[in-house]
Amino acid sequence: MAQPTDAPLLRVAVPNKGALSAAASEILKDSGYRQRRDSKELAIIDVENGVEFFYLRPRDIALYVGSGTLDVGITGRDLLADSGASAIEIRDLGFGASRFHFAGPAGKYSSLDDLEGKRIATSYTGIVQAFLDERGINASVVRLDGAVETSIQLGVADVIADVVETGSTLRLAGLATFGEEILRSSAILVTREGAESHPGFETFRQRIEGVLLARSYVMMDYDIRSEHVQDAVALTPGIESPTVSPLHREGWVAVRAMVPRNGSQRLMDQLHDMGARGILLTAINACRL
Ligand SMILES: Nc1ncnc2c1ncn2[C@@H]1O[C@H](COP(=O)(O)OP(=O)(O)OP(=O)(O)O)[C@@H](O)[C@H]1O
Ligand SMILES: O=P(O)(O)OC[C@H]1O[C@H](OP(=O)(O)OP(=O)(O)O)[C@H](O)[C@@H]1O
Ligand SMILES: [Mg+2]
Repeated sequence: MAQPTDAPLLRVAVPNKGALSAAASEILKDSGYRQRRDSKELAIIDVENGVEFFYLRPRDIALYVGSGTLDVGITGRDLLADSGASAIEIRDLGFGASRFHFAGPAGKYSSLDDLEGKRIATSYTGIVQAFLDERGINASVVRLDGAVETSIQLGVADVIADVVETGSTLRLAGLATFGEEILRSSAILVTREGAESHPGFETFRQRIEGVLLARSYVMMDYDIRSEHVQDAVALTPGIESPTVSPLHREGWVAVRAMVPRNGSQRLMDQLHDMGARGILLTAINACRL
């Protein structure tokens, strides 16, 4: 639904830097929204699409959205949990995956029971304190802004609690995780109760949805003899139903269907074995189903 020009702008929060920033801007760009040209720009208006973008620290985004100052935002699930804000997760965005773990000098600690009485350094005090309270563990939390891995060596903490992606920062600092994973995070779309009533909300949500769907599918085209088409379309049923068109060559048809990106190469092998030829896979940039 196109935006009437006098409708209020949908106010969207986007990470201005850090691990989520580039991928967040990319998804918005693929969704047809104007993006800032200069990383110093803190807000831009996309008049044509009825959206105003605010570039903010990802840690603050859940607070802005939860308080109703902004309508929608992109942040991390761990940052939402840490903030205690009342923003609601509406969609996993499929990037920025990380795990949240306790860690200490390699080999020194083995279970979360070892946390009793320790000093824990973290930038995520909300998550850590809630975890300790829930388990009835007595430990003190030392809040640091970043580079928490160094705090043990510097003697301000015994253990840390931090985001782990590849694990190389921990390894380089001589640390290792212990106990079970506390949280699994990735980038998410957040909103607040009532934001759905904004006239631009549904269009925004559908555009993001369309890009994510397009990323998980590819378009497959192939030619096959008519007698094999039933078996072939059983492998490539598409979303509604595959398009089957006659070919100029007698007894052959062309088939076109969206197929999941995962496993699409194996599907090509199977179709080729079945007699399909001219099998093409093409990327889909965006879609609305
Ligand atoms: N390798 C990573 N390092 C840090 N955060 C990551 C990583 N991979 C994914 N993330 C996610 O990114 C979000 C943190 O973003 P960001 O790195 O911008 O925050 P920050 O560490 O507070 O900022 P900065 O490091 O720029 O000062 C969290 O949701 C976190 O789970
Ligand atoms: O498991 P890895 O792939 O090594 O990634 C995890 C590291 O990356 C982040 O630090 P960041 O670079 O954001 O610096 P910061 O600690 O100052 O936030 C995070 O705090 C870990 O230190
Ligand atoms: Mg960081």
